[in-house]
Amino acid sequence: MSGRSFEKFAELASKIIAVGKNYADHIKEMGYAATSATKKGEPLIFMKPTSAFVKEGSKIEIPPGCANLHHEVELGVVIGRLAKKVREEEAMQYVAGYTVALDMTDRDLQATAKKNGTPWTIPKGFDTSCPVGSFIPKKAVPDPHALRIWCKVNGETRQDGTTSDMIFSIPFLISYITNYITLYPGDVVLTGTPAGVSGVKEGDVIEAGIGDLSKVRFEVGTYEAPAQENN
Ligand SMILES: O=C([O-])CC(=O)C(=O)O
Ligand SMILES: [Mg+2]
Repeated sequence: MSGRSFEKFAELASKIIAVGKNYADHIKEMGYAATSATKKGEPLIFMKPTSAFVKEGSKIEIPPGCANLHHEVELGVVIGRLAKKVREEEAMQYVAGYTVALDMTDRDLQATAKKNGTPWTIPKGFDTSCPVGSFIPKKAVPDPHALRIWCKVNGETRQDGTTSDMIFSIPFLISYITNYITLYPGDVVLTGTPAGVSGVKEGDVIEAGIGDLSKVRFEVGTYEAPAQENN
């Protein structure tokens, strides 16, 4: 590894590659057809722009006109080395560490996009749609496929799953993605959400975590324009 500080991954020009439909219970709750995803076919991949990152201390903004903003807690994998056409057996060498992430989703806009066959760029990629926690070094996580992953809203548990339920493993996903898209140090791969996604509104507090390793807390709010400077 290059000695670069991955603590700052969310401030670098890091891209966010997200995996969808990676947990059977979430596939069921969404009423997704049992597609190839459940049969170990091709994973569903989409992207969020860098502007989606938001760190603790800032609010998750409800996107304009959104009446159905959902939380999806996910294990984020932080890439440590340039990764292009990586073999599954070697994929873990490209991982620097992990983070708790939320794949915030405008569920109504996403439903419209699904119906019309249009991309999920806005429903999944609006500003603050990717809240992240601090960087967890790889050595602190002996087995990333044996982590409890949970999310509470206003203290009430909504999601409580385990990364052992992922349909596609982290090495498979890194190999699959890098066959098409080169990953750079600081890029983050969101690995999909377990069941229990639900709506949040202004003033709600979302807490989420990975086992005992990391916990984040975000408040849901609306965009406040910065005070105008006098000229
Ligand atoms: O919006 C969805 O249901 C797809 C997705 O991101 C996930 O499964 O994590
Ligand atoms: Mg997701």
